Amino acid sequence: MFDKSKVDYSLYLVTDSTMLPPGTTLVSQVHAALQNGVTLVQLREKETDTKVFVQQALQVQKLCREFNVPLIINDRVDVALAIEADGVHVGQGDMPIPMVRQLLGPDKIIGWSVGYEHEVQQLADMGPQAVDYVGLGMVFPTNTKKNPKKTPMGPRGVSKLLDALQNTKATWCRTVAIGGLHPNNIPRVLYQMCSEDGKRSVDGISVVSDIMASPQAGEATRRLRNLIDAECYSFVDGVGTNVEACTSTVDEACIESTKLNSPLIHHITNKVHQNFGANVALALGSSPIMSEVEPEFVELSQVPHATLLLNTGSVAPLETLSSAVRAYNTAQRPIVLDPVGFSATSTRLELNSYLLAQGQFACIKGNAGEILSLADMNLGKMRGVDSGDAGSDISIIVAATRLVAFRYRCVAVCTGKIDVVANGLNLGKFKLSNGCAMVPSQLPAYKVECGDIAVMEKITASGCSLGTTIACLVGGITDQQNVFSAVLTAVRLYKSAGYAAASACEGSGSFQVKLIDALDSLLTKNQPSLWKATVSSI
Ligand SMILES: Nc1ncnc2c1ncn2[C@@H]1O[C@H](COP(=O)(O)OP(=O)(O)OP(=O)(O)O)[C@@H](O)[C@H]1O
Ligand SMILES: Cc1ncsc1CCO
Ligand SMILES: [Mg+2]
Repeated sequence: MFDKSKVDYSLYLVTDSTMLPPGTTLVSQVHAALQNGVTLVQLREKETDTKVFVQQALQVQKLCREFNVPLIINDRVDVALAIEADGVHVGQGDMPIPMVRQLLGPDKIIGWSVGYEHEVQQLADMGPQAVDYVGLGMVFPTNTKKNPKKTPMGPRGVSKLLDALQNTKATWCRTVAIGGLHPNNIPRVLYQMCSEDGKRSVDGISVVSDIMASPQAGEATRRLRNLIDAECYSFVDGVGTNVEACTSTVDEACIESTKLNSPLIHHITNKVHQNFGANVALALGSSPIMSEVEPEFVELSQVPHATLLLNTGSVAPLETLSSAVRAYNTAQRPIVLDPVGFSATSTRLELNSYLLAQGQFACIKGNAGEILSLADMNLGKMRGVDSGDAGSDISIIVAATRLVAFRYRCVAVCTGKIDVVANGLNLGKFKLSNGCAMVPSQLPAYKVECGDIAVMEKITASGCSLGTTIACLVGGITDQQNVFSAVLTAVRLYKSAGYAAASACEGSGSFQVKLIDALDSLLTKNQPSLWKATVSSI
């Protein structure tokens, strides 16, 4: 009998015989998985007759015992009792938990599929004797469910359920994330999923097809095992553990790297911004390319120092945006996201939320309205793409920026008279179970300011071009430099250029021209110690 408090949930295999590749069997696949690091097995065979199911269960049980791995039976409490399995997993539509517990007794493992906060509340109300672990999902769409009743929740949805578990004090309950998890998204979701008090992350991940449908189930399992054990998602240069924390706010080295490496800045941006953004990139020694041509995204992302500026201002087709995100994440090149008018309309809210679930962004930049919306802190609805929140209290803005940095594990930038920059990257590190060793309110954050430059609000796409500027600096750095430092340098450079341009212009028309001149000249001279905008830690 297992001590169920010591079960390792880190890599949980759920079976499905309908997807076995030729030459393999249920038992051979489970065997390969056990040999290569699966820590828990669930027999889930929806199509199989009871007689065969029991036979299979006994065979799999024999194997699991050899490897000292618990066996969980899906749905069929009777089968679990008959073969003395280690536990049962039930869904919301299956037998009620109190009955399952009564039948199985106190020592067996009971798992429950949970997709909503009110289900977490029910779990908490039933107390520690009821459910031992929950499957949280589904995270992404999957073809292992015939009629999925739930819509994919993305990593953010899982984080909300982890919050609910913390808020209801269901500390005994272990968690695994499930649904559409594959090597191409597992490091990312493990990095992104955490409760907002910083104390709880998932105890493991659950996979079906990645092992069951693989002709090389052993290798597939080992790959998954290695990704989980790495405890790090180095998704772009300047994030991995060989990077030093940002200590200086005057970073000549970042500027030098941009000049030297001349990054390709792939813009997918709104029509208002295209020409302006291209000229800003050129002024900053970088090469702009405006492309919404999906077939070339992979090729572009593989150019050394390629960087994507994704600005959702003119709402390009969703498939175009997500294939760009996929390409740059796969190539481990940075993406700067500008979620223009994040929640101004339900269309924009849906599109931006969908994109946020699809990938990892190095930096998310928005005006106060956008950042407050992303943090679920905006009191009114956004009106259009303008901030609409200029009067907001700076302490609220700072809290919101930190929250966005934390939730999306990125550098978050909130623009306005004072710009706020917060660092949620944490060197790409993640850990199972005990959270992420940071809390939103303590993330490193800085204010960048240079007095009131009112004319900056009088040209369109000035925020969008800050996005370009950030992309140029983040794109220029090497894997020894720091993404946060690059973003902070970009924000300071842009604000300082704004100040210089405002002093030299005759109105908002010439301001735009002078702004490009100033960016060019500040970059060329590279003397950040003389820049007018100040940076102060918050
Ligand atoms: N009053 C101000 N004083 C100084 N700088 C400002 C002021 N208002 C805006 N800025 C600067 O102007 C740029 C754009 O900021 P804003 O918050 O207006 O972005 P935005 O609404 O996203 O812009 P857009 O959507 O037009 O591109 C930022 O670099 C910000 O620092
Ligand atoms: C005016 C406008 N409309 C959509 S995007 C954009 C540029 C400023 O964000
Ligand atoms: Mg904007």
